[in-house]
Amino acid sequence: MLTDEFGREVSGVRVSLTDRCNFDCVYCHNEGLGDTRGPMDPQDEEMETDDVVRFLEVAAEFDIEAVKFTGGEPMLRQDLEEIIRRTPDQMEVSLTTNGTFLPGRADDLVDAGLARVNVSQDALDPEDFAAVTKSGAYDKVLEGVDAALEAGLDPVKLNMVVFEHTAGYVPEMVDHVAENDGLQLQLIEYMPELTGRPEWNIDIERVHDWLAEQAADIEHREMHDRRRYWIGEGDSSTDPNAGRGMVEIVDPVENPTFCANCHRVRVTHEGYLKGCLNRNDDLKSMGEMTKPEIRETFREVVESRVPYYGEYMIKNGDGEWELNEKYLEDYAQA
Ligand SMILES: Nc1nc2c(ncn2[C@@H]2O[C@H](COP(=O)(O)OP(=O)(O)OP(=O)(O)O)[C@@H](O)[C@H]2O)c(=O)[nH]1
Ligand SMILES: C[S@@+](CC[C@H](N)C(=O)[O-])C[C@H]1O[C@@H](n2cnc3c(N)ncnc32)[C@H](O)[C@@H]1O
Ligand code: SF4
Ligand code: SF4
Repeated sequence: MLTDEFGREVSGVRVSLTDRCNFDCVYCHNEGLGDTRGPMDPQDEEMETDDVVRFLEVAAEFDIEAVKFTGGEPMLRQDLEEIIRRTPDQMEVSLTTNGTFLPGRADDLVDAGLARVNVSQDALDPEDFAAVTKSGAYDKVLEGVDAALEAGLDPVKLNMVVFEHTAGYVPEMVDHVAENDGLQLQLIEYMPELTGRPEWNIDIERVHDWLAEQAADIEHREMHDRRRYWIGEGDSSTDPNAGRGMVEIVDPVENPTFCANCHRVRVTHEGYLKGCLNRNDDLKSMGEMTKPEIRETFREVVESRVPYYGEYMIKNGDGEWELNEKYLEDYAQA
């Protein structure tokens, strides 16, 4: 396994398969790539099936244990099942999706080797949902979650971005996962860097405090040092998690040990390797590369990885994030 200069082993890859999407969420960072709006048909610049598989085969040589497929909306790719089927067996395959295309495809994805799915759901009311996603597909998303559960993808994690518009829905979402077996909740701190609306920020520490008051158990996950709160005492002697809800907080901005525990390299839909979600100055194209060339480029990207919050960006005297002078030159080159 490769390790970067900050001692972070790279154990996972996160592959964006497209930047197209059928939603237009008001907060969308599109994995660091900007706007998802535009044509919905497959685009020439997207990696082809073979390109994705070639990269994964190289990643496997570096003992990568897990791959996450994301986007844009990764289920707009009709070859997703094939990509998953051809992913090296050693990798756990997971998917992050808006859920609308899971009905009718969840079983095939599981047959192909999908192990886990996260479905974005920011609200429990169709109108609130539409206000955030600019989509009327609320019922389809619920159907998608059910389809995933029926296909055996239990637990399904619901992803909710916590920002000004949604902060008020957190308690009902927590109740929702506590009351429905098979669901977990992931509360994602809103990241304004890539969307440019800092005024939508909320203080994620208040959410931590509120959850800590009612949690029966609190765990720390190795990846990103994320905290997990178990809500409810559970009501079954056979399954300790029955009747309990798990809520995980993804808080890259405010958790000082989040980036220090980041173990993933990213790939954009155009086939660029990328060491950090928030940086675009370390992109390296895999273009038409052969496997040995991809191997070398992968090493270079790992070498240039820097924890973003706390190292690449540091807080100034006013408590605001600013670029660490050490890295100014990198930005100048971008
Ligand atoms: N800044 C930052 N944000 C991340 C990172 N990983 C996940 N996130 C945020 O969390 C969102 C949802 O992540 P998911 O795609 O569901 O994956 P995940 O929760 O990281 O992975 P699993 O818990 O293993 O399923 C991302 O789109 C980001 O907004 C990361 O490495 N850095
Ligand atoms: C970019 S989407 C791609 C996958 C899929 N389209 C979906 O929505 O699940 C991946 C995740 O990023 C989260 N996300 C998007 N913009 C964000 C932002 N500005 N801050 C934090 N999370 C964000 C979304 O909620 C979603 O869970
Ligand atoms: S569904 Fe995902 S990719 Fe599409 S706009 Fe929403 S967050 Fe972005
Ligand atoms: S270094 Fe931090 S911001 Fe960058 S991808 Fe890793 S956890 Fe995210």
